[in-house]
Amino acid sequence: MQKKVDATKIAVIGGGSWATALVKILSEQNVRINWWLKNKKDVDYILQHGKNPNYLSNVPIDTKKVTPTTNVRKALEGASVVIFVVPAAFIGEVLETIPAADLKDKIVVSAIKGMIPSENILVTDLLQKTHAVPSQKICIIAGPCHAEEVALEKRSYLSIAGEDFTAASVVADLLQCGFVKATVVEDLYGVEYCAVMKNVVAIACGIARGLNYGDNFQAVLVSNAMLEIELFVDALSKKERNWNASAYLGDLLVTCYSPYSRNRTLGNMVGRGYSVKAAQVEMNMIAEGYYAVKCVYELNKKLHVQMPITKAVYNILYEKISPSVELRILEDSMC
Ligand SMILES: NC(=O)c1ccc[n+]([C@@H]2O[C@H](COP(=O)([O-])OP(=O)(O)OC[C@H]3O[C@@H](n4cnc5c(N)ncnc54)[C@H](O)[C@@H]3O)[C@@H](O)[C@H]2O)c1
Ligand SMILES: O=P(O)(O)OC[C@H](O)CO
Repeated sequence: MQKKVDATKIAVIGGGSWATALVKILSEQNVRINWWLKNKKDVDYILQHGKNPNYLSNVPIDTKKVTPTTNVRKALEGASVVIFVVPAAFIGEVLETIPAADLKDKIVVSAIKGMIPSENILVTDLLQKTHAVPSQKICIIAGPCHAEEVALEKRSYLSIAGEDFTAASVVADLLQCGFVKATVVEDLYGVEYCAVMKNVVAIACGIARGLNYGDNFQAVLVSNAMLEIELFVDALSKKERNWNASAYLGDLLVTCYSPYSRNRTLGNMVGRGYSVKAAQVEMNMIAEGYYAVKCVYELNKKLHVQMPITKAVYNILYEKISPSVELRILEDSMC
């Protein structure tokens, strides 16, 4: 029989919008939360004002339950569940400060929807590679959910994916509250890859919007994108999947249509003529799709899946090909 997990102390590692939203959701439970943030001045501000100064700064943080710290090892101490929620590009440097033993026996959760640049691997692959976290102890938090709506307590849904149903259920139970329903999906890699891919598609949607394409075009773009995602994910890990479920299609839709989407915003600025650099500088947030598209493009050199949307976004962001030229090519390839 499996040992029951005593999930009364949780570590949240990351200080952005999604970390802040997850701290808010977890605060609805009778648990203690150790919250790691990179900067001491942010920790001090939270302790003094009960708010994150930089992200979702209208969300009250209950410092009786939440202990902010810049000491990652301290944050992990005594926690049975650890949630990593820094952008994928920075998770490597955070993990370097954590000895593998500090993650032993914990349920290790990634709420990150991105890939590790230059290694072209998923965050959950990195956790296994560098910290030997057993795959049964790994879960991801996915599903269509924007931090900004969580902040407003708008009804939201999360999908907790993992190989081990018990571990994923522990995480789902922790995230269940009056405004969030969390359900378990037994498809770690499929959900994680889909969460990565939807960001690339959102950039494409933003570019199209920026170039003044309309709803008719976007509907076709998103439909074609779903097929592109299915082909790519199946090529990497074939499995029976309900692609219409919110963990897959839902996540794609929210990011492609929501004005809160970071990836869509980045694409929109590029479509309107910003350079990629200028758009990134102007946003205070990270669009994971920028890094992911390169990883997916590189990975696909071995898989040879037809991925016209990925190719167009890659060419625009990395090869500096004009967005209007690439979108015209896309127009012809889609139906
Ligand atoms: N925001 C959402 O609604 C949402 C929802 C689901 C998943 N996610 C995922 O959560 C992850 C975190 O995104 P977010 O939205 O919280 O981020 P964000 O864009 O709100 O904030 C960026 C974060 O990156 C950190 N950062 C910037 N430069 C850094 C550096 N050099 N080293 C370390 N950290 C650095 C900032 O401190 C901040 O914590 C992403 O993978 C994202 O896809 C976000
Ligand atoms: O929609 P984005 O680009 O802000 O990404 C955030 C989340 O992944 C939405 O589920």
